[in-house]
Amino acid sequence: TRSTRPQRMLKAVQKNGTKGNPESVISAIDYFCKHSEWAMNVGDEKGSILDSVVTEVNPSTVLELGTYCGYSTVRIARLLSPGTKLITLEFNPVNAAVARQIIAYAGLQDKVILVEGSSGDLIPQMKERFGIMTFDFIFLDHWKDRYLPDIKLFEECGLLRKGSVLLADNVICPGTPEYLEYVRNSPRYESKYYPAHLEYTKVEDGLEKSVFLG
Ligand SMILES: O=C(NCCCCCn1ccnc1)c1cc(-c2ccc(F)cc2)cc(O)c1O
Ligand SMILES: [Mg+2]
Repeated sequence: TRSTRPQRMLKAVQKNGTKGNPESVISAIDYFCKHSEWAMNVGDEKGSILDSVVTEVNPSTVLELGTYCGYSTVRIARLLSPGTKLITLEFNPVNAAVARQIIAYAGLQDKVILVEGSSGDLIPQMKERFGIMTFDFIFLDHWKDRYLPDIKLFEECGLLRKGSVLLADNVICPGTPEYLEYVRNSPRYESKYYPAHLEYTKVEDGLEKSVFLG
């Protein structure tokens, strides 16, 4: 059957990237998306904001919801302190297989635990399966209608501590109105909006950073 866009993206990374060089993998994906086929990676503009938040938080425990091709996984993992691993959840097995290869091509496979399944099922298993107490940093980039139920799940499962940082992609486009309303009006979060654009376009989008206050 015809290849998928993520599979064509992987080919572009293998052709234009340098094995073991995360920066070259990021550049190869951005080039592919700008000159060949648009794809829903967080992209370079929002990716730079992601980089600055990860660097500021310098997290020891990290969760990403929505691996897709592993672009933001590579962006985050390349900034983590030695010995720190990030857990990333992907629902689509075909995309997960591509992401594993892109993460490995970047040389970051030892810093990433990719788990296939739905966030609703996996979040309650975090403590028992991965020995997580709480997450320092969470990047939300999966189904937009799952952001709100999943943040409530984090609270219910005791996976947040005073100072935990949640960074959400696409809060304008495609949009996550119920999530935004929740984090901006809840006394338990301090929220801040980072304006940007939908990856590789001029369409308005942005990231919402929410700090759990305990
Ligand atoms: O839907 C998105 N992501 C979730 C993909 C499925 C996640 C599966 N999964 C993983 C774990 N649990 C569930 C998304 C969409 C767009 C977009 C914007 C404009 C447009 F015209 C078309 C698309 C831009 C993004 O930046 C996105 O992130
Ligand atoms: Mg996104």
